[in-house]
Amino acid sequence: MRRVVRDARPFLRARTRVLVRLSGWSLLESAQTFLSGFGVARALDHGFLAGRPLTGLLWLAVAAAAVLPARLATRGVFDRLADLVEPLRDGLVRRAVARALSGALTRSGDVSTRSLSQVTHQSEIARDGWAGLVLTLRSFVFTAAGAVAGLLALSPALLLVVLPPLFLGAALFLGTLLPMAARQRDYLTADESYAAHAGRLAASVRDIAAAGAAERTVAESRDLAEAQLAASRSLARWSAARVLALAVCARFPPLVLLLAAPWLLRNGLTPGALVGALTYLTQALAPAVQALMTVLATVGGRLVVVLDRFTDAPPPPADDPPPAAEAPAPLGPARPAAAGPSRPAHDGGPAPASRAPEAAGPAAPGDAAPTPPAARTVPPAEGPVAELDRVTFAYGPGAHPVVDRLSLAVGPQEHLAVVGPSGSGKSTLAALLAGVELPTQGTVRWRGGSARPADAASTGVLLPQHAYVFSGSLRDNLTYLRPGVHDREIAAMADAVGLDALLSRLGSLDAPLDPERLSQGERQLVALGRAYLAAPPLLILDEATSRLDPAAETRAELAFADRPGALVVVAHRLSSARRAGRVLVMDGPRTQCGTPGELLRSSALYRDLAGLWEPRERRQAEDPGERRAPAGVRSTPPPAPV
Ligand SMILES: Nc1ncnc2c1ncn2[C@@H]1O[C@H](COP(=O)(O)OP(=O)(O)OP(=O)(O)O)[C@@H](O)[C@H]1O
Repeated sequence: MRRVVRDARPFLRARTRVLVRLSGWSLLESAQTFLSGFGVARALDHGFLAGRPLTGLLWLAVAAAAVLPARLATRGVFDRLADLVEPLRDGLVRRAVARALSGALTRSGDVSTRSLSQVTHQSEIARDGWAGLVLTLRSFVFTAAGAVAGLLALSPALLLVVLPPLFLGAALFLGTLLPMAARQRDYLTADESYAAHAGRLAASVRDIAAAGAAERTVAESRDLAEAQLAASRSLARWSAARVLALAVCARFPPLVLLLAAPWLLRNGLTPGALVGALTYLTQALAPAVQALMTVLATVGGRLVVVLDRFTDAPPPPADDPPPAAEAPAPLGPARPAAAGPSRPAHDGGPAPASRAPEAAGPAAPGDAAPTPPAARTVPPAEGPVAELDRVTFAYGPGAHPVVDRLSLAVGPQEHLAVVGPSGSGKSTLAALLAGVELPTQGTVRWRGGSARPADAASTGVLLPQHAYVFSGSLRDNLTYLRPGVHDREIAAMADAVGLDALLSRLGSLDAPLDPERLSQGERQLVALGRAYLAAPPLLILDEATSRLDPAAETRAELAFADRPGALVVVAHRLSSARRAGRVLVMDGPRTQCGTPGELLRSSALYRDLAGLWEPRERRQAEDPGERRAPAGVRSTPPPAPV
């Protein structure tokens, strides 16, 4: 409160003229209040009760006419209000932005979630709260002044009766102020903690899925939600105490006045003055008190707490997720080996989790694997490793099918390339083959067995374009699907896939790996190495080599083609398609399958794609620095050879 008052003083001092004008307009409201009770008292005592109804009507007309200047006052007040309210919001936003910028500079680009909440939500709360408070407080002060002046004019004895319950209620109310502000602060803190937690969650979904930390995350979320609930309950209890104070303050004075009426009348109070006093209490003071207390109870506490958040020291870094490199990261990338059985998120990591049975139980931290698990030996397959039988797939009940009655069998050692224009359904097919998506119609079978999509998890690995790499060591990242794999095997894999350069740059398998410091190509190589070590019977690369240069891509693809198991590649280069034994050309529901040579003869679309890719690849071969264009563009005439 002290901090808020300290900062509020110069703000108000700079706006003295606005305050004076506001008070000037508000004075007119006092006059209306004064006349409302005084007019009624005079109308009764000097008019109706004295047998002079015309005088009575005249006094009532005077009381009613006072409404007009009061309405004028309201307009004047609103005109001035903006000069008091908008600068507050602007100042708060400026302060929050400055704090966020300095936080971003000092905390490695980290932008505080608190600052974001302050710029958007909290500054609006402060603005609305401040406007409501100014309006109500001003109205209360000037209404109360008018009413007290009226009561004094009618009879000073009235104040003796009316003021004690008024003060009692006010004291009760003031007693709730500090605890209420504390509860408000607790509530906002709980709210901010939950928002910060949700922000970290959104950024860590892949890590949480990959590390199997879902249960822990749910428990943390539940704790925070319960803390927020407890804070709001406590706030509600204090609000109830406020209601009591309000009742004492607003409802007791008229009651006490009625109880004291015989004594007052006996001591010279006129009936008109009694009715006038009741008019003040019920028509002016009670509504003003009620409005003030309601605003203070709802808006006032929140306003003080919100303003306090703008005036306190910059938020400690703990408020936000620490930079990834330093992070012990409660929600961050837990080390997979310590995380228990898990399935990586299919949107980024190898998906679905295709852990070999021998790789499914990750070693506990510090556990020494007695014998490193051997690479999966693909059983000699009798049938296709994956098979689509008249599969139709659409992304929604009314949507056009992306895959339409497609039948396709992938042999156990087959190398199949999938090509087609952008949007033709290559990634969708990859997801169907991996069991990530389920067909709308038709069946997908894995390893010639029954159609049980859940089994796909132990059958195929899907590697998407955006490689999943987490903070930890290179070893953590590579052995994630097969913990405990021997160093010799890792070295052989690095040599085959082309990861050796990164390995020697990092110095060791156990050197810390910061995903942010890897190029996109290096990230793809890490994901490829992980999939290679997992040795699944079916590996699907969905543009998983798109950020490698042609030579590196060739090296990686050849390594995968040489290993046991089937390989499906969503190809974006002719060279990649040429390497495959078979090519599937997708063009929406129309597909064509054959060897690269056959397709050059039979598929106009394949010829188009080949014509488009070939000159570019030639240019890339001459100038390896040239970046590749987006994969699979729509069929267009081949450009003239350079
Ligand atoms: N989650 C989704 N919801 C709705 N429609 C989708 C979704 N994913 C893909 N699509 C649509 O399905 C069609 C096929 O998309 P898909 O990603 O499989 O094509 P693609 O051949 O892999 O394209 P690209 O080469 O550009 O990656 C497109 O029209 C796409 O807009």
